[in-house]
Amino acid sequence: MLRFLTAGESHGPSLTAIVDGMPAGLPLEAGYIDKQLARRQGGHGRGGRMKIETDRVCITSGVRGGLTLGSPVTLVVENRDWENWHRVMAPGPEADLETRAVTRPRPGHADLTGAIKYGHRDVRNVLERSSARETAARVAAGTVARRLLEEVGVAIVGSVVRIGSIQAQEPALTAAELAEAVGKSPVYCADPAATEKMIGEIDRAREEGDSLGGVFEIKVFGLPPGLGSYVQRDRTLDGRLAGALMSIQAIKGVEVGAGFNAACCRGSEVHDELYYAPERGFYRATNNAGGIEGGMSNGEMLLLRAAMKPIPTLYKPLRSVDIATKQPFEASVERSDTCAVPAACVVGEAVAAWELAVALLEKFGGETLREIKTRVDQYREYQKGF
Ligand SMILES: Cc1cc2nc3c(=O)[nH]c(=O)nc-3n(C[C@H](O)[C@H](O)[C@H](O)COP(=O)(O)O)c2cc1C
Ligand SMILES: C=C(O[C@@H]1CC(C(=O)O)=C[C@@H](OP(=O)(O)O)[C@H]1O)C(=O)O
Repeated sequence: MLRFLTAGESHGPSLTAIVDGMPAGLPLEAGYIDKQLARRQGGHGRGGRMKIETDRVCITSGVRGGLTLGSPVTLVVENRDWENWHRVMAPGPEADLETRAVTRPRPGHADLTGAIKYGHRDVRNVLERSSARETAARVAAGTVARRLLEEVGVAIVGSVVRIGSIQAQEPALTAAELAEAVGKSPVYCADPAATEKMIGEIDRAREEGDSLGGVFEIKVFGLPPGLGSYVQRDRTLDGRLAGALMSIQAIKGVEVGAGFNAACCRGSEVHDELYYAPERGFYRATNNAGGIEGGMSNGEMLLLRAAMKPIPTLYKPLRSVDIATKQPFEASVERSDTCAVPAACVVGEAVAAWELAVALLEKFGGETLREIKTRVDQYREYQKGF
C-alpha cells in the first residue's frame, strides 16, 4: 500500500514527507524533485517569502545509490525563513510566544475556525500549519509518484487556463509540446497572448492591494485503462482525484472532462462514441469524459480542471474582529502572494501523480519496478488484443 504523511510548520525548521510503499529499484535523484520544487516556488504573482526560500529536498532514507530500496522514503525541505523565526517557533519553554502572536483572523483563511476548533488564543498556532507552505512537502512526495509513472509511460502536464477574468485558448498539443509551452510562460499558461494579459492582470491586482484566483488544468497522457474501480464508490478514480485536488489550499471546484459544461448539453452531444481499429484497439474520437468512465481510467487522456479562489491575505484590508478584544479592525498585512494559481498548478500535478500511482499499484501490485513494468506491458498488450 502506497501512503504518505507530511509534517512541518510554515516558519519551523523544515517540512517532511514520509513516502511508504514505493517499490524498490525506482531511479530517484534529489535534483529531479528539486526541479518540481522550483516550479512550485515560481509563477508570476508570488510574494516576498519566495525571495527568501530556495527549496531543495534532502533524501534522508529509502534511497541508496540513486535507487529506491522499498523502505520508507523520507524527504526533508528546509525553511530558510526559520533563521528569522527560531525564537518564536522554538518547541521548548524558551519560545517567545508574545512578539509574533496573532489575534486578528483573516477572512477566507483557516484562522478563526482553526482557533475555535483547537482552542488556540494565538492564531499563529493555526496559520503555521494551514499555510500552503505545506505543499512543498506534498510536491516532493508527489514527484516520487511522478517518477514511477514516468517509468510506465505516463506523463503529467499542468497548465494555467484562467487568471481572474483572463481566459486562455488552449491549443491541442502533445505532452512534450504542452510542457515546453508552459515552461516558457511566467504564469505557466500555454497561450502566449493570454500569458501577457494574465501578467498585466496580476500586476494590477497587486498595485491595488488585491489578489486573484484562477483555473488550472491537468492533463495525463499514456494512462492504461482500468485504474480505479466502480465496485466500491470510494475506489472511483475521479472521486479520488477530485478529493486530492480539492485538498489543495484555496481550491474550491474540480471538473473532470467537460465537467459542469456537460450538465448544459444533451447526452448525444456529450458521450464519447466508441470505435475500433485493429492497430490501436478500442478508442474514442472525442474526450468529453476526460479519460474517466465508471470511476476508471478509460485509456484516453485524463483531463482535470481545478478552480482556485483569490488569496485571502490582502493588502487592501477586509473587515474582521480581534479575538482578544472583540473589537472590529481592518487587517494590515506584512507580506503575501497576490496570485498563486501557477504554483497551485504544480501542486495539482503532484497530487494527481500521487493518486494515479496509488491506483497503478493497486491494479498491478509488485514490490519492484521491474515487476510493475512487466505487468503493465503485458496488460497493454492484452488491452490491444481485447
Ligand atoms: C501555492 C499556494 C500559495 C498560497 N499563498 C498564500 C498567501 O501568500 N497568502 C494567503 O493568505 N493565502 C495563500 N494561499 C491560500 C491559503 O493557503 C488558503 O486559502 C488557506 O489555507 C485557507 O484554505 P481554503 O482556502 O482551502 O479554505 C496559498 C495557496 C496555495 C496553494
Ligand atoms: C511559503 C509558501 O507559501 C505561503 C503560503 C501562505 C498561506 O497562507 O497559505 C502564506 C505565505 O507565507 P508567509 O506568510 O510566510 O509569507 C506564502 O508565502 C510556499 O508556498 O512555500
